Amino acid sequence: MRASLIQIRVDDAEPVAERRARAAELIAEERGSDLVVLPELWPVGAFAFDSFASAAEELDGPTRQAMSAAAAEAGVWLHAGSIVERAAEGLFNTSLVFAPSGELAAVYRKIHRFGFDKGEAVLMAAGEELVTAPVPELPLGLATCYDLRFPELFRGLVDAGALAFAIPAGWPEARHEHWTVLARARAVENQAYVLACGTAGTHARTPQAGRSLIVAPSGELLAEAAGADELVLRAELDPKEATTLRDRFPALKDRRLGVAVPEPGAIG
Ligand SMILES: O=C(O)CCC(=O)C(=O)O
Repeated sequence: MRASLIQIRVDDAEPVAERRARAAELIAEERGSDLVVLPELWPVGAFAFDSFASAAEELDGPTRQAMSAAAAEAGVWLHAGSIVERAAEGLFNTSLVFAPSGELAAVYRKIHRFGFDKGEAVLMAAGEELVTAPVPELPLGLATCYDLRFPELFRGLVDAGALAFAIPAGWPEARHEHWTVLARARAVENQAYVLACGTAGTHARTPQAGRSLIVAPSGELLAEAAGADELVLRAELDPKEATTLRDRFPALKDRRLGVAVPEPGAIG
């Protein structure tokens, strides 16, 4: 099974409609791949806070239409990264996954919003549900960028059956070492594939880390982008590898979920 991560360039000069058309062309070039992944908020840019409201789309908006058609034309499972979704409850950072028929197969609203008291954290509402996408033989757990810092989310996805995680991101260059270490840690501790797709270029004065990576359930780095240029990262995945490893080295079975947690201040 082949996976392709499209580390697309996002800059302030390119109109969204042109980037959407370019993304569709890049997806078409991945015909023959089984699973294609795009980064977080690539239509507008993950740090383009001033444009979130104007770029927001209904779930059924132009990005969904274009990505549904692109998935069907290329005949691939497509994790189309995320969009700024306009919903009745507010704006969400919403990921869309399409089946090779073009049908929308999963929708995930980012649970952990980044920015503390600024940016996404104040402009967007938080998702409340863990989501997996039914990629045949490789159930895909969904997480977005800052979610990577919250290992309990990934454990929840493992409990829901995930054998791989797709993590679209707009991770800044300033913290690229965290991105790489955390992505590999999520693979090792959960014995799952990690498909971590970063953004290329600079937008909203925020240089991006790029550095997309594909990690095997063992933690082995299968492919890694050297920097933040636009590129496509590809690797062959074996859908049985996660379950085989979990049988051979069953650390997940040694979880001790019932251990008592001391009251704050009880230690020391
Ligand atoms: O956690 C980080 O350092 C970056 C997260 C981020 O940029 C995001 O979630 O958009």
